[in-house]
Amino acid sequence: MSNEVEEDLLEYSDHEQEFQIPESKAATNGESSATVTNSKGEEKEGGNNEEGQKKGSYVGIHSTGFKDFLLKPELSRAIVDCGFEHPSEVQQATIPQSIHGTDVLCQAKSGLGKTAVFVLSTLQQLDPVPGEVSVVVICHTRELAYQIRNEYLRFSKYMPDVKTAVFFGGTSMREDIDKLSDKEKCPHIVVATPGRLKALVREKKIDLSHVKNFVVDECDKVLEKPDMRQDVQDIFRATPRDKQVMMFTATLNEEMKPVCRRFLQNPLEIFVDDEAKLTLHGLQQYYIKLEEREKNRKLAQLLDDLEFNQVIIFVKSTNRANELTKLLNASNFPAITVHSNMKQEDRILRYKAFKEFEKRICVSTDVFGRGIDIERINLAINYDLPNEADQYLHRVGRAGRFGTKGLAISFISSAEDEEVLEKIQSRFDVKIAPFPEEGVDPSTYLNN
Ligand SMILES: Nc1ncnc2c1ncn2[C@@H]1O[C@H](COP(=O)(O)OP(=O)(O)OP(=O)(O)O)[C@@H](O)[C@H]1O
Repeated sequence: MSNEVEEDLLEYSDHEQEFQIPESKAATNGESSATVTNSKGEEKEGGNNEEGQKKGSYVGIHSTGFKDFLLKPELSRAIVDCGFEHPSEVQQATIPQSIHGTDVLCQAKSGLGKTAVFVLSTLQQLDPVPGEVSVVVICHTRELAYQIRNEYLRFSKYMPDVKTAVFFGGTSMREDIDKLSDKEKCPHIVVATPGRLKALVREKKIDLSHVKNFVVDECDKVLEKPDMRQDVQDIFRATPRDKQVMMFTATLNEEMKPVCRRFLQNPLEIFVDDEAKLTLHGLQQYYIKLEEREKNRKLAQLLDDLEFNQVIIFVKSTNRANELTKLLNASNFPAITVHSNMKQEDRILRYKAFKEFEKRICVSTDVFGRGIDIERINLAINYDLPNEADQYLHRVGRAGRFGTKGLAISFISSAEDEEVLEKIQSRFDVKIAPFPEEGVDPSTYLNN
């Protein structure tokens, strides 16, 4: 794990029968074939749909539609407004059971709509009672919490009685407490990072005794480190025994599965049965071998040559993020940076500025390495390669969301980088080729 992630985590103090979604069907939409099990051992219809080139253009002859989920009319209207036409495979495989309160442990590859699974499922089940928190969603970074809360706002737009709130460190706890103690303002849905929520529980400022749904997004990351896991356990203990628990991630190794299962009862489990299938097929991946001192010049050249909508450039420390951003701005590449070593208001403002396309270049640490969904990013550059293969997968998954095309380029400048590159290629069965001297045809990585 990089120092940067470490830093962000510290900020929080700072049975089943299996069946395969048929390969032939899964392969047509660029999604992975997944193993789906449920507690009753029932076979489920896997669902299939075909991927078009554009986001939201899932169409399949036999595909399930959102209408088949029989959602509340106000939710169905919001889905149409969001431009969702067809549920992705993970949504088809999960929503029919998750809306009925089944526990879920779900691994599915990046950018294919895991968020909507729990947002829709919890909103479908929600019967808002004034002054009662009903849904708790936990994730590992503040920007992701903010983003998830916005997804709740989008999907609850025709549910005027539903109140949502986001709580995370670096902001005034007083404001959170005021909100929670006022029956008129008290949220039914709370999205939070573990440190702040744990503090609110410890101080008895939040009553979680009415919680009916408990969600952990990026569950492997949230439960990986003992201190954050402890926070989650403490929060969990403040909720009733009888509730739905759902967990989501793109990467879930064998060690983390039992850790997650400790929170779950007879869950529907959806796993990508082979890590090779986590590869994003719309994403072209290359590496460039170079000396450390050559990175800036090469980066400038790429930014000049490539046609991108938005680019995210990953570095390994906050200092490097600041320095690189300064350098880019001085070289006429207007860029912003987001990392954990800045004021919280700035973090969210910059996240918003980038999301709203005010800037096209963002330099970040692993704070943006997971979960962050910015539609126009079609280029991800690892200026510094992460030191873990999983993290590579999450980072490059920021480009090529929901089956769109994208390009990922990684700088390799040390023997350690070469080892990580090797691991990524063998684990995820992806061929990362040397970046061609003649460059890459933009039509192969630009979406229409
Ligand atoms: N059925 C759908 N139709 C069209 N767009 C969708 C649909 N489902 C989700 N999306 C969009 O796809 C994008 C990616 O979704 P989301 O962020 O939930 O992915 P994810 O699986 O959580 O990815 P990650 O593992 O990287 O966090 C979002 O912009 C979301 O609005």
